[in-house]
Amino acid sequence: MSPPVRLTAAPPPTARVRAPGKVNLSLRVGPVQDDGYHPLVSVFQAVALYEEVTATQARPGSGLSLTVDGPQAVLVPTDETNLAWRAARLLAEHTGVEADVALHVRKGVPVAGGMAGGSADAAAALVACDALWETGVPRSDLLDLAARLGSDVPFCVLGHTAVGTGRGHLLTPAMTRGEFHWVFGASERGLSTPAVYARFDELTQGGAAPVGLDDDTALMQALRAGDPTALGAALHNDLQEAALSLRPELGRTLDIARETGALGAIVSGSGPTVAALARSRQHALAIAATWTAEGAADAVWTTTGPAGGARQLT
Ligand SMILES: C[C@@](CO)(OP(=O)(O)O)[C@H](O)COP(=O)(O)OP(=O)(O)OC[C@H]1O[C@@H](n2ccc(N)nc2=O)[C@H](O)[C@@H]1O
Ligand SMILES: Nc1ncnc2c1ncn2[C@@H]1O[C@H](COP(=O)(O)OP(=O)(O)O)[C@@H](O)[C@H]1O
Repeated sequence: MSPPVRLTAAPPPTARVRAPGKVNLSLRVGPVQDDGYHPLVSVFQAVALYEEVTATQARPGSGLSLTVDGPQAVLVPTDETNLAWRAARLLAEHTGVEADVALHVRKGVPVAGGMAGGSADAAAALVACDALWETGVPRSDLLDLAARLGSDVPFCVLGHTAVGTGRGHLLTPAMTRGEFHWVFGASERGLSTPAVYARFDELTQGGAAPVGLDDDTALMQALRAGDPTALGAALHNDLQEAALSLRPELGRTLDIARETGALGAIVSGSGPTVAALARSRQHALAIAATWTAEGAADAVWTTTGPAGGARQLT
């Protein structure tokens, strides 16, 4: 007699995807347009701090659900306003698939920190659901859907280093050599991106100079040469003054980084995370230790860039 066969249900199909956070090596902001957006020229670099989204097939008719974990999970909505949820919904509408899926988001990027953590979740959710549902959406369509979710989302799909124009969503990959060492100092309290743009409008009285690609020639050359000293000198952020006027204490975080020999220090995007470029991994650890000792940031990360874009892990 053959032994009894134990039947166990196969686990539901899943797809796990990670997508990177970013720092704007250069962020040049033009005057606000009628649609409320600002024309940008920005050089984005993806860094090796990742968001991870797991999409698990749910029972037919059960719809979408979402959970979040990570140190700042309480700050993140778990309803239809979450960018990962919106991404899954948009892909389902685009492909005609029923969105019966459980999403789990593991946060590794500061929330509301100017590092595109929510955008990375949207990018990862698009790629994860496309894999789970086997919808095979072409890359260019995926980037169009990404742009509908937020200006930074296409870059989180693409990763590496790229120049963004338009709202920041039209991307051209940039040539870089080597690896750059970064330190990020995050705040417990985030800054709202629209509030920082609004303060920029106040400070410039709506009359910011038009932006062009020529202003970043030295920065692009530094990236091509893999020259961190030249890159540090070329870092630029037009939103920095606005972020500093909303959070003056960030000035001290920038000063401490410079006093500790950072090759450059800027507010990351709309802030309030501060990014410092270090000479080496050891130097990055020294800046991180100084920020921690001085209480200049609530949480500190050392990492490297450029990092790859949204990628399926399992
Ligand atoms: C400032 C930047 C720099 O990369 O990112 P963060 O530093 O916040 O991550 C981006 O421009 C943020 O991109 P993202 O967070 O995707 O913005 P969106 O969802 O598209 O827009 C949110 C709001 O930001 C403002 N906005 C965004 C992009 C843009 N080119 N002009 C704008 O004025 C608008 O007020 C808009 O309503
Ligand atoms: N998946 C998500 N992760 C984080 N924040 C999200 C997410 N979806 C929506 N949000 C909302 O977007 C805001 C900004 O998100 P985030 O992308 O972390 O910051 P930033 O735009 O500064 O890079 C948060 O305060 C939160 O309310």
